[in-house]
Amino acid sequence: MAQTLYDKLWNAHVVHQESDGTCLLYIDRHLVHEVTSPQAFEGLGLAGRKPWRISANLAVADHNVPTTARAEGITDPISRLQVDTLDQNCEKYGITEFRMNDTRQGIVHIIGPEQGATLPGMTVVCGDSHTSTHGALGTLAFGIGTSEVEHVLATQTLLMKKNKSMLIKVEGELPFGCTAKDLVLFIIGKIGTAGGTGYAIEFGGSTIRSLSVEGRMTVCNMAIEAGARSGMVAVDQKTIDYFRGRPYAPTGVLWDQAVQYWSTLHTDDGAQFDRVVEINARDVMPQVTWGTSPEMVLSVDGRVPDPDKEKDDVRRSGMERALQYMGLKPNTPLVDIPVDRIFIGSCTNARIEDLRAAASVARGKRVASSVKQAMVVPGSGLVKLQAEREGLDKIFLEAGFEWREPGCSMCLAMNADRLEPGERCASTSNRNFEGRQGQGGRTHLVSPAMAAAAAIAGHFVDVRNFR
Ligand SMILES: CC(C)[C@H](C(=O)O)[C@@H](O)C(=O)O
Ligand code: SF4
Repeated sequence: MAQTLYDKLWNAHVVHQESDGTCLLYIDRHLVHEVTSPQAFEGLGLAGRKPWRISANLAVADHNVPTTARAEGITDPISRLQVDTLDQNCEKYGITEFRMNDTRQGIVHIIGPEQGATLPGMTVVCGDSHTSTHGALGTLAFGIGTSEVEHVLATQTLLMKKNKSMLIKVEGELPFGCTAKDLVLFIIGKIGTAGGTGYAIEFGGSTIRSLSVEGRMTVCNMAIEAGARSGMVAVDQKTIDYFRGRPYAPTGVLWDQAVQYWSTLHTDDGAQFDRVVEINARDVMPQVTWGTSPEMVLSVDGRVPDPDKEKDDVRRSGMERALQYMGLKPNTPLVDIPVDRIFIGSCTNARIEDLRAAASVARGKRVASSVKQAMVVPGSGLVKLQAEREGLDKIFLEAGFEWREPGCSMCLAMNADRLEPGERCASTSNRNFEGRQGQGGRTHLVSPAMAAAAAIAGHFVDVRNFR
């Protein structure tokens, strides 16, 4: 029978199935960070257990690490305790960890693929909702909670029921100036943040195939913002080329065998999905969120919506609340909204091609004097090194951006990088909830090129006519 990619990945990992459909699923790769692992390790210790397969785990501290002055250590006591605890647990159990001052350190969802620790065909989990990112490489990847982290450590398996399947089929060429980020924001604007609830999403179609592997990661990263725990993309030659020579990737005969298997990781002709959504890439324009949910998004040429025009009571009050929090007036053109800070980073948009896109906009320009701070935070130490080899750091520094050490940084307020109440930020991250980047902070999600353009203009601007 014709199978979807999801069917193939799922079936290959079922250890046992109950009559009600509950499956025991084998987990190939467990990525670990400092926020969701301490209680799991503690539970493991209290039960007198050890990790079942130590080599399946790879750990890194990312949420709580400072992005400046690392030599001085971590000043904030809570952050320091989180990171120290991860270090101690990894040491205790012999789990490989890229520590804060290791060049391989970075955001967990950036370093997994970068190291080849995430490989096509794997089941990949992490106590982190953006684990969906790894699905871009032909894996079944999803975030888990702390008790599941403990379960995976102890047994290398999880109890799960299969989701329904959804195909988001994107056809056509993305218009000039539009990126994977604009595409995924556009998709979320269309299907809503609950559109994918209960589904595993496969992103397919010619547009997805034409994206780089990095772009596909940006799209799958935000599957969770569309309500789906996992997003995935079929393996193709780009995927295979991406992994050649990565530290954890197989070599020699094993590589050849792996490639043969990876080449089967796509949906068969005639396979059925529970739901299919079709998107025309030509409709996509550079996107800017205006509210406190990723689905509150518009094309940059739009205006802040007017709640008075909304007939649905629930939606209207949601809009009113969002506009109040965001400090925005209905009908304001998005391009008239000034920004205080710029954040280029996060597991959505801190890979090398994101930094290149931002640098190409910033080259030879200056950050507007009205902007308090514009920072670029590479997704990993290796992305940082690569960017420096290409001279991107100089472009940013000369333009007045800060060039930081890798980590989650201002994506969420768990470290020193955060917004002050009322500050407005153009951010390349994935969440714009109230308080996400700091209490009272106002987040507008955009692509890296759009963020760089906003930094220079001092307000949102259509990157397509930005010189
Ligand atoms: C801290 C962590 C559990 C959380 C997540 O699950 O995604 C964070 O990474 C986020 O982006 O909100
Ligand atoms: S960069 Fe942001 S979204 Fe990604 S793991 Fe860190 S906090 Fe979560």
